[in-house]
Amino acid sequence: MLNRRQTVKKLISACHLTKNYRERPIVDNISLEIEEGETIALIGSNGAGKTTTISMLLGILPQDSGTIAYWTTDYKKEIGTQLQSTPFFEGYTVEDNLKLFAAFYNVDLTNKMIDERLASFDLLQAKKTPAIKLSMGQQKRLAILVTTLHNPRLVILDEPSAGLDPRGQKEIQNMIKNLKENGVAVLFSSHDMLEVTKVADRIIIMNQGKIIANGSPDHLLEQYHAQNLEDLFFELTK
Ligand SMILES: Nc1ncnc2c1ncn2[C@@H]1O[C@H](COP(=O)(O)OP(=O)(O)OP(=O)(O)O)[C@@H](O)[C@H]1O
Repeated sequence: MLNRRQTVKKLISACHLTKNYRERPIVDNISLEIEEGETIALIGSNGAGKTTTISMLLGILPQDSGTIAYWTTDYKKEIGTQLQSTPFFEGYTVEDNLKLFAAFYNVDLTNKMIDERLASFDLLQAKKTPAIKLSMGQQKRLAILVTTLHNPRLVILDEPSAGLDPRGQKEIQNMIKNLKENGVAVLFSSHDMLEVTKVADRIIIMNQGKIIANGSPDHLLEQYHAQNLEDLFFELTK
């Protein structure tokens, strides 16, 4: 996907981001970078500030202070995103949704391309099914499929595998790996340490609005002399 585009190294550079609700710091002076092609897991307990951070990076929520620099001016259209719930329109089939998002992204999709895309996300058999009738796993896959139709350079996913059974989780992990193989950078939030270990090149741990660790799994385990990520997470967030 990248060969069509100009090569850049840094996609997002966020500096000293802060968000307060009623004077309570929800995101507290965090800085992070997203580089081309890397898969980053954003982890933290409930309420740590992950969704708020993601929302600011996506430009959905304005930060109270700090700056975010993007590799492109049209980042809202260029970043693929799947938030915790993707609204599919009542009565629209899977195929309709693909066409709708393709129109939004200004992407031409032939019928053959639609079938190929659906098949690669294991959704071809559900082509004529209303999207809101799909299983949760299928809906998550469709949500990621529609957000990658325009071959984005960066995809941001908020808890993509939450609530899925082991097979559904594995399918999401494979999708993330597949994006990586195609040179797409991915930032995803997760509560599942095994998932994080399997797919992330880099882990950012948030706690009470702050980034308390940031590095590759191996580097973090070595730095903190931890046996595994779960132990490390509990140790750092206790
Ligand atoms: N609009 C809002 N007004 C007030 N407080 C808010 C608002 N949005 C979020 N918060 C609070 O900010 C904190 C961080 O929320 P956020 O959703 O970013 O956490 P999270 O790490 O994504 O949690 P989870 O893992 O449960 O999704 C929580 O305490 C939440 O209640």
